[in-house]
Amino acid sequence: MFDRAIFELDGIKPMMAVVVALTVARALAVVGQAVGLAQAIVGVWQGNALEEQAAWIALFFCCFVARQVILAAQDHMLDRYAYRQADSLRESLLQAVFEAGPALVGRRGSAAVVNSAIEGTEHVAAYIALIIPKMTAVGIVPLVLLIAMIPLDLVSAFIALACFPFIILYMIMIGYTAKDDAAKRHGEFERMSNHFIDSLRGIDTLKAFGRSRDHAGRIFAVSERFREATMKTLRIATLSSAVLDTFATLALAAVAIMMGFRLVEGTLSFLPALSVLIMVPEYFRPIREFASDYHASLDGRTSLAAIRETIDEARALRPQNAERDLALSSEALEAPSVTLENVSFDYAGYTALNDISFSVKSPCKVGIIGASGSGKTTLLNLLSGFSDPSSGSIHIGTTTCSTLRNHQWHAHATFIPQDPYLFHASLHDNVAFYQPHATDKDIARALEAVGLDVLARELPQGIDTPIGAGERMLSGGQAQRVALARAFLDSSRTILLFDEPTAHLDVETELELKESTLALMENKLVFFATHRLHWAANMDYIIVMDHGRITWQGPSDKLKNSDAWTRLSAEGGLR
Ligand SMILES: Nc1ncnc2c1ncn2[C@@H]1O[C@H](COP(=O)(O)OP(=O)(O)OP(=O)(O)O)[C@@H](O)[C@H]1O
Repeated sequence: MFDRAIFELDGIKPMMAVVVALTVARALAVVGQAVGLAQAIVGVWQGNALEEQAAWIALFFCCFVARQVILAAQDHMLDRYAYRQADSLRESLLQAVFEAGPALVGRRGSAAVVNSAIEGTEHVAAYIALIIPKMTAVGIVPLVLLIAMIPLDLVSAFIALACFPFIILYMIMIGYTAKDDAAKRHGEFERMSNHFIDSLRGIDTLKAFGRSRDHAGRIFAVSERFREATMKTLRIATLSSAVLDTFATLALAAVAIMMGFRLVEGTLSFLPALSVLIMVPEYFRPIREFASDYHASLDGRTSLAAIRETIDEARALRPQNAERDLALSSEALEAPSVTLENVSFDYAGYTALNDISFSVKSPCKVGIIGASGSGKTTLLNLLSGFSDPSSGSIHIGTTTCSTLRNHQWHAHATFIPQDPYLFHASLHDNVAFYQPHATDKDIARALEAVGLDVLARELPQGIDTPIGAGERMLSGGQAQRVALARAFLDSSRTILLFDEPTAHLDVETELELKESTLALMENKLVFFATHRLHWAANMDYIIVMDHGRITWQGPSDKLKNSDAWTRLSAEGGLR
């Protein structure tokens, strides 16, 4: 029922100490309130003047005000603490995700990661702000009230004490059931979010093939599962609150009946009886509040667990610091030589790269060609440092490493994917994204080099026109030119990695882009994955891949006389 993860938060110990002190003060205020009120009522009932009860009435009001002030101060302090913790959790999550790279996002689904970073951290903040005071109140308020009740009426104190373990036991049982249900509900929510994002991404395909109606049915089924899981959690929440309310009412009734008998018998006087009667509902109040808020806070609890799990998973995917910070000499990065020795890569049991070995030295344009599924992207992911080889070693100059997930390597490499991402920003900012200090002149030169200067002039606000999702959309070829312009702008990067940059483009656009792309490649170490064979003639070295293996490699001018070429031609080229 109590979440250990809460006790692992930064600065939780001093915070808990303050909350404990405030809760004790609040519980004492409740005692003062009960005693003040009981004394005043009994005094008036015994026929004394109301003015004579002024001190007790003042005690009651002072305790009442003190209780509200303490509560407000505690809520304010906890809100600030909770939001600070949520911010730092979001920061750790994003840092871990960015360090782990696309592999992690691929595993968990982009919607699930986005949900965790935005909504999940909000839930965690609400959870921290709610659960810490409620948990502390359950531990402290009943204890203080019990101690106050003992000298007033031992029988009532005993009844209250006897009920408490049953309530706690019941809460534990509910806690276990609710926790499993909440985890299931969270899983359904992640599935629904990923499904929804997938549907949005694939909306063109769904429409084109007339499948959007069927797919809407599938979205409905996924949403239904989420709705059912939510209803189940709500059912348990309502039921458990009702049972606890009944329990507390029965306990109060038991105390009142026992008091009634003793008042009639004259073995108990009115003042302690009334004081205790006022205290008993307050005795059960923390546990009832905890029970009713517990379910509301479960989203935060599961989000906290999910975020922690994502961070741990990201850290496990990340290479050791020693590898990330492994110093690569500037000479090795200015004109890098790259050697892969018996490198293999497995995707959860499926070997996508098998015993890959080659050696190339800058400047060199290396064409990686092969049919779809032959392992080109997987090899480029290793060379980009997005993922780590399962076995084998990599040599950069004289340095040997087991992965290229290395700060210096990333600072010298540019990756141009099939589908470059356009940020929701102006054309200017999109081009300058990795070089925010680039001058307007440099940007204009980069745009001209990739043939985007005409578009920049035609756009309504010129280079400052917002582009990307929800704004002026660019064609696939124009988006690819933006990616090339980014690379042109940062000429200090000596390693270029292209993953089929023209795969989605028609032949005319590809030929238009070819000139700019080749100009960008001059004097660099280039890895260019493609299944379009005409690029082979522009490369210096060719690696032919088939089913995760290198079936041929050598200078490009030897390709046409090789068995690989005969095979490729016999297959009618690459698909
Ligand atoms: N995340 C993954 N999990 C499991 N298998 C994968 C994963 N990604 C790729 N594969 C498999 O690994 C093999 C190599 O895939 P890869 O994407 O590297 O091929 P490719 O040559 O780049 O193909 P294409 O030209 O179609 O992009 C394929 O059989 C593919 O199904």
